[in-house]
Amino acid sequence: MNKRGIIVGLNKDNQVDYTESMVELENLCEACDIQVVAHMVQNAKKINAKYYIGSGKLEELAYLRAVQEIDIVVFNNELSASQIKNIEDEIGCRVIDRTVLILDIFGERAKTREAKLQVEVASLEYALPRLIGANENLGRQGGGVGTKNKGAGEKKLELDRRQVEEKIAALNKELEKLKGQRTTQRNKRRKSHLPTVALVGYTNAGKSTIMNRLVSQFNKGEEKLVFEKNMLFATLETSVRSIKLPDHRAFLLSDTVGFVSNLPHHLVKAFRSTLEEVCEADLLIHVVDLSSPHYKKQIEVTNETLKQIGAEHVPMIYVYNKVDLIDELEMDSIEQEGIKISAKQNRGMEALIETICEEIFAEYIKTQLFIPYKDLNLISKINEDCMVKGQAYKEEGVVLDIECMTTYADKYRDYTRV
Ligand SMILES: Nc1nc2c(ncn2[C@@H]2O[C@H](COP(=O)(O)OP(=O)(O)OP(=O)(O)O)[C@@H](O)[C@H]2O)c(=O)[nH]1
Ligand SMILES: [Mg+2]
Repeated sequence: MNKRGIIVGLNKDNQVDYTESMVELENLCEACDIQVVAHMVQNAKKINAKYYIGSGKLEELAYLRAVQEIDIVVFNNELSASQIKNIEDEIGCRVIDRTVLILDIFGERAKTREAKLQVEVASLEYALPRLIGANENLGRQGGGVGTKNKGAGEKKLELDRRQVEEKIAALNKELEKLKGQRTTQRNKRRKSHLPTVALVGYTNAGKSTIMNRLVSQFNKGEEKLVFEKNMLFATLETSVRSIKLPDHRAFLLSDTVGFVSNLPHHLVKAFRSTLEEVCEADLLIHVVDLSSPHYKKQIEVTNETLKQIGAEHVPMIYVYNKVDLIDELEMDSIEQEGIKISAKQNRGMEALIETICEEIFAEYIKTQLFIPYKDLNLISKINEDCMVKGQAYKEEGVVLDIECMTTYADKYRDYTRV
């Protein structure tokens, strides 16, 4: 059954895009089965240390809660443990913040062991400073005297805190192991010398849909589609598929977790290893939902998050998706340069593939090698380094038509056929 909720935000210093972040909070609530029945925003210059919002607003909130039969109140801003407790005491229902909501969604969606561990670490790290906050409260309640003799509550929470820290350390250790396996897989892929392309962008922009279109078109043999759905954070783990073009060139395409504004930094940190694929890609395809009224802000948030994970150096192309939802007049007014597509209607995908190829195969050259039979053992190495497009057996050796990076062409220069 859906819970009924109120969303509350404090717009400090009149941020112009604040309404939009409230709409997004509502979507996040929906993803957690919370039906939002009222919004409340306070414009303020200062944060109230005890209740986050001012006491007048708090009274209003308590009133709304009672008449609307609210189960939960969700704050758009991150709250401290004591603020949560103070507000709950005043209004008499559960209070959570945006971070908890996002952690909940990630927790529910995580499928692989690695994703589950990453979310757990992020949740525990979110909880840790809040335990200390609660500690102060309970310490006082438990009648703790001075600094030497701790109250019972305080002692217990200190123990809890240590347990949480130990748990985080253990989970991180397990994650390190999984990361090792991932690195091995990645090294194996790198050895294939295929360029790698990663889809990045705001959540729900259509990354997985694009991946599926390309996989269906170019990877018929071992078609493996990924999960695409109209919900926030449909994708939580990176999937890699190979895309084989009709002219035998090939590349690896990865689909990644989407971003959102104010993504909790613990979560970004926890997902850093999953996102390493992004940092090591040869090209990023930044997918933008052009039909969103907030697409410009979403581009900013994505670029900011890419910077946080250290991927700002990777070449990037912009792809504007969902043009089917935009009418022509509106389209004319959009000045954005870049490829415009509709993944859903399979429109513009050719242009996309062409641009990808121009970018990633720019340094590729076509050449012909002649390998005398005495050096035949070289062929397997050449197959690893280059794309062999054709071979012909002659009297004294094999002629290979190859395509490869200039560095590899140099490596086999002595065999180049002139
Ligand atoms: N109208 C329209 N809808 C689209 C288009 N491309 C994708 N969608 C829809 O947008 C929703 C989200 O698509 P996904 O591919 O799951 O988005 P994503 O970027 O992978 O999202 P996350 O995994 O949550 O980051 C789905 O309901 C898609 O059907 C498009 O070109 N036009
Ligand atoms: Mg996805």
